[in-house]
Amino acid sequence: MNFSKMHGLGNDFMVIDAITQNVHLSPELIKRLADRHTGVGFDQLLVIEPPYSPDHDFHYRIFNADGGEVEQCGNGARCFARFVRLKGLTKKRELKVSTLKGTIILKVNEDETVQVNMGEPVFDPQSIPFKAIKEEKTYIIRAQEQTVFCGVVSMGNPHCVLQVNDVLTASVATLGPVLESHERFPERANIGFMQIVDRNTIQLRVFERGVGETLACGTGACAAVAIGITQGLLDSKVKVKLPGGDLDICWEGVGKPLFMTGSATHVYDGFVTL
Ligand SMILES: N[C@H](CCC[C@H](N)C(=O)O)C(=O)O
Repeated sequence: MNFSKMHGLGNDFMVIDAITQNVHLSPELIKRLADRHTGVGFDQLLVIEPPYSPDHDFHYRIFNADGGEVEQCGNGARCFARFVRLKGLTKKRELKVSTLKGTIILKVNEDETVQVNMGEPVFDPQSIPFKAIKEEKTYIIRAQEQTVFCGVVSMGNPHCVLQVNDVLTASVATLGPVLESHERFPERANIGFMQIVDRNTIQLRVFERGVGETLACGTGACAAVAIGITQGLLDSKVKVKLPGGDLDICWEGVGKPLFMTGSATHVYDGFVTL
């Protein structure tokens, strides 16, 4: 099976064209392929399919390294957009794409950066899902004998974002996994550690559901900005500085879509015998 290796700011993907190839991958096989020593190695696997409805250009599926299928992937969306053009599956620069949970609109700019309309952030606890009596700007979660103050939002996938004084000393490796599988997140969650630099700049590290800490998380950047704006800490245009690089996020507030713009890099093409 042919594939491409790509990354968005170091968040890396195995990308498979399931339009011209017959692709059937079990969770066990995905986990094997994700292994960085005995497999291809990736944070997520992206599978490109024909559209599920005539008013879309493609459908794209996202699988975490642990083999689980998920609803959305921001860095993956930008890599998807460049992949379908590089492989001649389309010549369009504007693409309407469905994923497991929703539709995103992508625009490939002249400089090959990609702008993604990620839709509207969802704060209703039930839709995230997150166990809470009512919607709050800030929640209190008891974890690891600690009291954690955080925001919770869905970008199609669930995110919990804590504010920290210094991302470099944040307890990503210890608090990340505890919150990722906390009982208040029935489908687990991605955990963001956000340092506010100013009203238009944050630093961010993300412990991703099903993967662990990644060099960048696109939906995590979107979630952190949406929560920061809701909590009155950020303006509508924010540069998110992740370990792997920067993303530009813009959100005008409730009722409006959130936009993410950033790079997507093709590394190599490969062939794997299953
Ligand atoms: N780990 C995420 C999926 C990938 C998100 C991330 N790689 C991105 O760029 O948005 C989840 O389980 O919801």
